[in-house]
Amino acid sequence: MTTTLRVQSARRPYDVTIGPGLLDETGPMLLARGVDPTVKLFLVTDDEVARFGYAERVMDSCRQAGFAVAAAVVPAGDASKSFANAERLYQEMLRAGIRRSGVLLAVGGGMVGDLGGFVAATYQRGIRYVQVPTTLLAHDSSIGGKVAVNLPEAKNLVGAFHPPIAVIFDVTALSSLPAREWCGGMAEVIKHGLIGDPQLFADLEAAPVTSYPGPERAEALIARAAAVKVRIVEEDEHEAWRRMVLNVGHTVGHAVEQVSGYQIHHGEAVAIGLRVESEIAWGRGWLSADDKDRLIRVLAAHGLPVTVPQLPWDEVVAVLHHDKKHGDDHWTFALPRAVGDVVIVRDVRYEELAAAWSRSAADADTGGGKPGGGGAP
Ligand SMILES: NC(=O)c1ccc[n+]([C@@H]2O[C@H](COP(=O)([O-])OP(=O)(O)OC[C@H]3O[C@@H](n4cnc5c(N)ncnc54)[C@H](O)[C@@H]3O)[C@@H](O)[C@H]2O)c1
Ligand SMILES: O=C(O)C(=O)C[C@@H](O)[C@H](O)[C@H](O)COP(=O)(O)O
Ligand SMILES: [Zn+2]
Repeated sequence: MTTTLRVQSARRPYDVTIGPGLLDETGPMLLARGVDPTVKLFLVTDDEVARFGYAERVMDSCRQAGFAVAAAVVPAGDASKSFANAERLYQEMLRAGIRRSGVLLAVGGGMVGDLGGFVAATYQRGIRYVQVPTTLLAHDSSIGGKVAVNLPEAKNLVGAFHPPIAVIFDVTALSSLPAREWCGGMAEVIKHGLIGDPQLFADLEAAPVTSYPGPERAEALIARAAAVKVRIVEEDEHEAWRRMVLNVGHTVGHAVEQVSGYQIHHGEAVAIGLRVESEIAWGRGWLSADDKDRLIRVLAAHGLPVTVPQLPWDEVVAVLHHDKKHGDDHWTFALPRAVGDVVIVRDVRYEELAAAWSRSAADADTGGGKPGGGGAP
């Protein structure tokens, strides 16, 4: 069985196809989307994904469908989402004879998708690309067209909105994901439940999914979480306002990820960010203690961290100032008001953030369950 979600993008609509065995169907799927077999393809992957043979299978399928395919491999890990790698890929594409008509295939997790998408958005002022996600987390990153590289100062600071022409998600590739990466992906699944699918959230509370559950259940889970993302991207593709809700957990999360030197992975950092940001919302009297505890419990039940790590607070705050939602004179955050209700606010004060961080420490005194407890770092 496969599930198809259509995304109504301003540039052109595209399909997200989720199902088993799709790596071996990539070539015919490109032909079905009208990609002419005379155009050259350029596949980008990382060395860990390559080890499992997923890129080979995509290339074989494309060659059998009549395409010429060149490929490049970058080292696994978020440090590869860099200008240095983008420049290397541009040069390899040029050597491989990729023209404006060419199509890039990003085969991997969110790192490969963001880097490959950024290269596609900028090479010769933009070429088409296809997302072929191989991590659970990439149900999020492969949809919506946000592509970026990191700067040494902060994550995702240089990028574009460049929608793919297709997302081809072979759920069987997830069978080789390490437990840590599966659970990291669950942070974004839980986030999507929190934002727009309270029943998904409740189902995860009742029966946590802590490892690959087999192709049918993986497909159903991804389809539900991805449906929330698609809905919001369609409402506000270029993040004028509403799309910022997808950033819940990320304002703090990105800073944690960056200051940890990427030792804390994206999904784990988002879980920590969700904890701290839910403390801000609770401190305002918006999020009930019950909903805050539900969020903390469901994250923890998926093996995710829910307390802040020992990181230099000054560095965390410095990185928070680079957040793209941050205005000149205010902090902008997406905050949960309830399960199924996330809002964007422009007026978070430093003191609120500091208090929420303190309340998220492993040994925190949470103020006896009353908003406003806990001291500043
Ligand atoms: N563009 C967006 O909207 C968006 C959304 C969410 C996250 N992101 C970005 O995505 C990145 C995180 O994505 P990620 O968690 O997928 O990380 P990742 O791409 O670094 O993958 C995590 C690890 O899993 C390995 N891996 C990938 N597929 C595998 C498989 N099938 N079997 C075994 N190992 C496999 C990778 O080699 C890597 O070591 C971050 O850079 C984040 O900023 C972007
Ligand atoms: O698609 C979005 O919009 C998101 O915010 C999804 C996030 O999960 C993702 O990590 C995204 O890359 C964050 O974007 P940024 O604009 O904060 O860099
Ligand atoms: Zn994210």
